[in-house]
Amino acid sequence: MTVLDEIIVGVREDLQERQRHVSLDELKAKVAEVAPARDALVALRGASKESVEVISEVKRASPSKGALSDIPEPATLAAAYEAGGAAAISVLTEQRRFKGSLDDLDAVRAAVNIPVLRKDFMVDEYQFWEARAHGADLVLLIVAALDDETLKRFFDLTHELGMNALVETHAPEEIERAVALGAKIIGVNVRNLKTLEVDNANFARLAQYLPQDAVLVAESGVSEAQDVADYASHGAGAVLVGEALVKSGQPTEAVKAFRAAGLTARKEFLAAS
Ligand SMILES: O=C(O)c1ccccc1NCC(=O)[C@H](O)[C@H](O)COP(=O)(O)O
Repeated sequence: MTVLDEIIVGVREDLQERQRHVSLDELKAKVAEVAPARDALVALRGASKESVEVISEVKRASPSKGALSDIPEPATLAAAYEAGGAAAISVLTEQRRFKGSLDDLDAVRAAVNIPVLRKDFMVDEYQFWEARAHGADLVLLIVAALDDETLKRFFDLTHELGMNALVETHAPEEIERAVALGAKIIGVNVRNLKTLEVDNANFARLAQYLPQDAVLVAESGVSEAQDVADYASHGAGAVLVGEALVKSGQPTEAVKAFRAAGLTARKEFLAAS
């Protein structure tokens, strides 16, 4: 079993527990009452073509690194990210390995005005209703975890609920599947979720397969500003950053620095393409 498979086993067990407490009908009633989703596609495209947007993550722990940061007030952290110019906030809601929760999602949703990503391992339609009921604007679809029929069904449901999907890939054939789906926000996670190996050069290797009309998100592996510049020089229009931000101690300044770091490289990339 891969790490991803193991995580999903736990996700399904936790999901069954929540389903025992909150019915799908209850979630649907809640969805009817929440404010419409914010447009994450517009937010991630940024005010200018030349910007490199930052999706800033609330990440307490991870399977690869264990505990990262306590984050007693996810709302405060998210507000600090927004003050630094984050385009969106990613909230890990998986409990066992990442120590996240839907309470974190609620707290962040209430604290910021920018789009919020529910970052989880989406394997059941219930989770999409749950995401929207808790105010998410964007959800993660991991291509490696879903067959084509399920991927399409989840992608369509995401849009029916007014949300956008960050469609995550890690290999050429997964990018092909994301493109066939019509994904407008395509992530390349440089972390292999089956082995946990992180190799930032994966983004450059996969860049040739990525469509230029989508928002291209480089996920994971940013530890310093130069990493953002490197991703931008290969076409990334956005980066998703977790560990480096939660451990920075200065989240507002760190987001500002990462945003600034990509500008020149992005400009040069656009001029050359
Ligand atoms: O972070 C992990 O160890 C991990 C392991 C297995 C599945 C997913 C995992 N992380 C999810 C992410 O994609 C990252 O949280 C996100 O891209 C930010 O990564 P980083 O900036 O390297 O913390």
